[in-house]
Amino acid sequence: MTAQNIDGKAIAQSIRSTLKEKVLERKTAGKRIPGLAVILVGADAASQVYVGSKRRACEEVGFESYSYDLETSTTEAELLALIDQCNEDPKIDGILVQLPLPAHIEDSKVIERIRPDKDVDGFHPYNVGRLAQRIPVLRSCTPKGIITLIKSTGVDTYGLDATIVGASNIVGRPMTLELLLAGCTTTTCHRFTKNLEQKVRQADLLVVAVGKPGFIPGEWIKPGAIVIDVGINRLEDGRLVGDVEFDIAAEKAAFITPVPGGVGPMTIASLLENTLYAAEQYHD
Ligand SMILES: Nc1nc(=O)c2c([nH]1)NC[C@@H]1CN(c3ccc(C(=O)N[C@@H](CCC(=O)O)C(=O)O)cc3)C=[N+]21
Repeated sequence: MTAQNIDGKAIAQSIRSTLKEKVLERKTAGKRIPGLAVILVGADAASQVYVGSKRRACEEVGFESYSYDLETSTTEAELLALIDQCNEDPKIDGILVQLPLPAHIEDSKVIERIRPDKDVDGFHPYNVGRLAQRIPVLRSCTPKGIITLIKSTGVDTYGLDATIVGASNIVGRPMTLELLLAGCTTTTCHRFTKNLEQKVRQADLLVVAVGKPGFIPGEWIKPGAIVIDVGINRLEDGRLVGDVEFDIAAEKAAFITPVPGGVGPMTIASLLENTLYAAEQYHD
């Protein structure tokens, strides 16, 4: 068996086209253009690249993007003051603070300062709590994008055994909540997990978000599984690879996401979807 690639790049592109039309419809109806504030603190090279992609995607669909580039030395109080300002600005529907933040700023303090109705990353405890209680509103972007990718395969998720490797606040945990909502029986693995191999081998649906190149041997993939690789690792030769040993995994799986061109572009597409959702549900 050889897996079908799940083309995140193409699916993300089609989401952006749909959003672009919706923005035009809003204009025709005399409605406001959705606005996204993108806040970057410091000069981390990878963050600058990601933030650049987000701002470009915003412009492509016709949203207004508001850029704030702050010095690494910005104090937590200054950042919180900017968030307060964005919270009150009626032109801004969504606020994204790029993570990771410099060490002297506490992530949770910043995330909790963003008004839940503008939390387009879906990281605020209110939004995570709503997802946990099966009444999701703004959903975390990467897990939301992954659900879109899984839906695109046409496979029914109800009753699948899903294994999630990685338990971070931004991917693994909300991914587990999304898959529970999608009717899967979920196993969430992390650094203290015993017998990871067995938990991966049993997975009809595997999501890996660890950040280590080739962390999951292809040999472990259950024949016919759906494999979602969230890892983006740059090797010394400049190549980008995921957390799953792709070539061997692709021989066993039914569906697999490539890196690049899989989950990454979907994260940005979901962010844009969330921004329109915030405008329509909360701010129109
Ligand atoms: N508040 C916040 N929200 C985020 O959503 C957030 C964040 N902070 N911090 C960093 C991570 C990372 N992230 C990615 C987005 C797009 C690609 C993406 O489009 N990747 C392409 C290209 C990869 C490349 O060339 O580097 C691909 O996988 O095909 C990857 C990673 C969003 N993040």
